[in-house]
This record gives sequence, structure tokens and C-alpha cells, in this order.
Amino acid sequence: MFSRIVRPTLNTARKFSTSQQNNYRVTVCGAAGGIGQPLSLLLKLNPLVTELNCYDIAPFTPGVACDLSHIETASKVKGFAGQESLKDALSNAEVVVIPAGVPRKPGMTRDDLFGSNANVVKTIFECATEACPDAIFCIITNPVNSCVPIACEVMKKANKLNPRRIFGVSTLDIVRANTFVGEMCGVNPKEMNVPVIGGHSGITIVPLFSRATPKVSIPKDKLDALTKRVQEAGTEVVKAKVGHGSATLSMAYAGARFANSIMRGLKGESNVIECCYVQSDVTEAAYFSNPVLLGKAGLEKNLGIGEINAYEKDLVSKALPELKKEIAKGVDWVKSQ
Ligand SMILES: NC(=O)C1=CN([C@@H]2O[C@H](COP(=O)(O)OP(=O)(O)OC[C@H]3O[C@@H](n4cnc5c(N)ncnc54)[C@H](O)[C@@H]3O)[C@@H](O)[C@H]2O)C=CC1
Ligand SMILES: O=C([O-])CC(=O)C(=O)O
Repeated sequence: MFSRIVRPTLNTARKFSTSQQNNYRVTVCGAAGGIGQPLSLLLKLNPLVTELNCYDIAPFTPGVACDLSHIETASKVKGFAGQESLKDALSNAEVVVIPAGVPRKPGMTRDDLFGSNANVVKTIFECATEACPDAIFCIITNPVNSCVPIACEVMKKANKLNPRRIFGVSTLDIVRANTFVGEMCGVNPKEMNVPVIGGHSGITIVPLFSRATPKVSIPKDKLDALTKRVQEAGTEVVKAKVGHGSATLSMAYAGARFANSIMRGLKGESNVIECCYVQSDVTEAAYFSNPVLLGKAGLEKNLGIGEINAYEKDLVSKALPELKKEIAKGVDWVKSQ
């Protein structure tokens, strides 16, 4: 009997680390920040990550990498501080996750961050056109509605644009909708899946409760408040943090979930679907978030909006003018540079 028990040996540990070598080289830009640090931690724990490059302009970034490198998972962590190391940090990356840039303070809109963050995104993508043009890019930096068009325009200028590989991360909106509706209806939020479409700011965020799975019935008099809570959830956190930034921990979770889905798609897993903000012809807006099938190409298939009810159609029609304005702002800004 005892002889049949297989004990872990050094050999099996070696096998584990070898299998990891087929997985992905990931770079986090903004890795020393409020989102970047817990996001890098979650990526260090993900067996789909083989190499984790932590890049930030903050001089202590190698310290963040050193700290992470002591965690007993097989991936290798390296730290890169300062813009002169950006090219090395991005070189050969397969997945790049970008939470670099300034967060909101109370009273600001996400669009108020454009003046600081447009340039952050432009700089990273200008470097990426040389260092890792074929990587998959996951943009967290706000205003997401404008930053994704900025990234695409920079890649287009360099003749390197592949819109199937540039994503705005709106996963936190889905995570919040799942949580809020789950709490309201007595369903474990982990079991909930509420698509959220449109963009990632105020009224451009359109939760589709009619398409929630499992099916939930939300009383008519609660639907407006629930919709508004999802649309304003970022501001709820900004206010609660009283001047000390915006969502970081829930965003790190959401960013890690999205990056994990990207890597599962790259691995060839079937039926990996996430709502995300991408270049699109689904509506009159040139960028739009809705469920997409992820795969080896990045965006394998845009699944569109699907059936929505009159209430949700009205939300989409209110979202579109704002979304188009924020998209044009990003596109025009790159063209003016
Ligand atoms: N997509 C979404 O759902 C969400 C987006 N965000 C956005 O994520 C961004 C980051 O938020 P936090 O981590 O809370 O801010 P933070 O200020 O804590 O961290 C940002 C980090 O970016 C670094 N950074 C600034 N300029 C840089 C550059 N040019 N290159 C590389 N790194 C640079 C800073 O040194 C800092 O470490 C903000 O724009 C925020 O609005 C935040 C929450 C949710
Ligand atoms: O609200 C903010 O500024 C950060 C953000 O995008 C969110 O939490 O959804």
C-alpha cells in the first residue's frame, strides 16, 4: 500500500517549472502604483505567467520586483525604473498590462485625467511599436474611452496597428455589476455574469441586467438606482478614499482576471468571453465595449450587443454621443502631435 503513494520530489518540482516555460511573458507598465503592485502580485501567482517585467517611472520599482521575486512561484520577476528602461521592459513581451498614470481626486471626471495620461499612453505605445508590436495590450489607464483610440492611432502611425490586440479593460464594471446585483438578489456574486457594454465613464457604462445569468428579476423601482450605482461606482470609491486615489484593489483583481482570460485565449482554450472596449463597427462609435471571444489572435470574434430591451436601448442611445466625443478627443490629439 505505502509503496503506491507518490511523494512530491525535486523531480516533480522541476517538471512544474519546465511546463511554465511555455507560458507568457507579461509586462506591467505602472507596476509600482496603487493598482500596479497588487496586480503584479496576482500575476506573480498566475501559473500562465512565465516572466513578469515590472516597469514604472518610480525609482523604487526594482524593490517592488525584488519583493515579488521572493514568492515561491516559478515565474521570473524583473524590475525596470525610469523611461530609459521602457524598451528593455517591453522587449519580447507577449502581454502588456497598463495601469500607468494619474488617478482621479474627488470632484474630477475621468476625462479630467486626459491632460496627464494621454502622454503616458502615447509614450508607452511609441516604444511598443519597436519593442513588442505583436503583443496584446490591456489598457487600464483613464480615460479608457480616449486612451484606447490614442494607442490605436499611435500604432497606426507606425504602420503596426492590429486592433485585435489592443483592449480597454472595462472588467471592473462587470465585476461591480455582478457584485451589486448578486447582493440585491441573494445570489453568490461569483455565480453572476452581467454583461456591461458601451465605454468606461459615467453614462457610457451600460449594464445589461436583462441578460444577466443566472436570470434575475430586478424590481422596476430599483433598476434606475442599480444602473446608476454601476455607472458611478468609480466615483463612490474616489469619494470614500477622500483624496487618496481611486479603485486599486478591485481594479487589480479585475485586471488580473482580464489578463488571465487573454492568456487562456492565447493558449487555445475555447469559449473565453469577456466584455472589453475595442475598435468596433457594432455601433456608430468607432470603439465600443461588448462581449468578445478571446483566442490566439487576441480578439477572435466580436459577439456584438445581442438582444437588449427598450430600457437598455435608451441607455445606449444616451451613451453614444458622449462616447463618440471622448473617442474623437483621443484620435484628434494624436493627429495634432
Ligand atoms: N480601467 C479601469 O477600470 C480603472 C482605471 N484606473 C486608472 O488606472 C490608472 C492608475 O491608477 P492608480 O494605480 O490608482 O494610480 P497610482 O498613482 O497609484 O499609480 C500609477 C503609477 O503609474 C506610474 N506612472 C506615471 N506615469 C508613468 C509613465 N509615464 N510611465 C510609467 N509609469 C508611470 C506612477 O509612477 C505610479 O506608480 C489611473 O489612470 C486610474 O484612473 C483606475 C481604476 C479602474
Ligand atoms: O473612477 C475612477 O477614476 C477609476 C475607475 O475608472 C473606476 O474605478 O472605475
